[in-house]
Amino acid sequence: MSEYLVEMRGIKKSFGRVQALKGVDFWVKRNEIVGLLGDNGAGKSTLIKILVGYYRPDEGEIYFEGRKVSFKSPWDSRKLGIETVYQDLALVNLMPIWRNFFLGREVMKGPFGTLDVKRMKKITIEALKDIGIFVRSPDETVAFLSGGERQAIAIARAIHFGAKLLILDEPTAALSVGETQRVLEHILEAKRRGIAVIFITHNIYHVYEVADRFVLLEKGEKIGDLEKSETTPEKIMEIIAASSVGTMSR
Ligand SMILES: Nc1ncnc2c1ncn2[C@@H]1O[C@H](COP(=O)(O)OP(=O)(O)OP(=O)(O)O)[C@@H](O)[C@H]1O
Repeated sequence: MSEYLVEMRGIKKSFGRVQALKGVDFWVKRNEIVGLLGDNGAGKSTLIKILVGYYRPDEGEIYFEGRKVSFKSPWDSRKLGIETVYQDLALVNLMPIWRNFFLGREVMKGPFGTLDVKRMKKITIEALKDIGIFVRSPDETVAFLSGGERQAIAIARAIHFGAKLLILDEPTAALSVGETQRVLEHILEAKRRGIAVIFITHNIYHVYEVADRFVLLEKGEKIGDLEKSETTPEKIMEIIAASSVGTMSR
């Protein structure tokens, strides 16, 4: 079995005259938490969108569990166990928690295939409780939850449905200190359950607590790939600042 869950080799992508990625090698080992860092426009989102099949690379290859893949849409990557939680789009605001939990994976019952609402509510509550999240009711509308609670539900959903790789896009942006800590705990819980994580962020201090390795992008190029044991948040900030104007959060 390959030690790599994901391997992206020589990835290039341009939008018109903008070279968003200039030949990037990026990999995630099984059960590893990788912090993906870089200033605005560094190419982080483009790299992830290529990985999940939202964009096709102009050049380069992608391997998942040692096999070459060519995802045609995010649905293809999701089927193999790649779950992405976008900062704002993780959940549908006007729907209750249980609907969000099962979105696109609804449980049906009976000969006419009606929604098994009771069962889905029960599973939702149990799956959340299982990773230490207590919600007042599965009927609660997501719009009334805090940012941290939404991230937590999205992470619990990925764990419950057996994701192998969880991609979190700025999961701690705009969260209070306490909420950030709770979300970091959930990320570690995902790792304890064997899931690998890509944590995209501008904030080195948030990701530093939980990540095993840090990949630094700048202007479409990889400018650093560092194990936690060989670096510090300050060193990472220095590398990024040295190659850009440096607007990373401190
Ligand atoms: N759909 C697109 N059309 C045109 N240009 C794009 C598109 N997507 C990204 N780009 C450009 O590609 C470059 C990399 O952008 P990308 O969004 O990947 O960076 P990022 O590191 O995710 O930045 P941020 O932290 O601001 O999200 C930027 O110059 C951006 O303007």
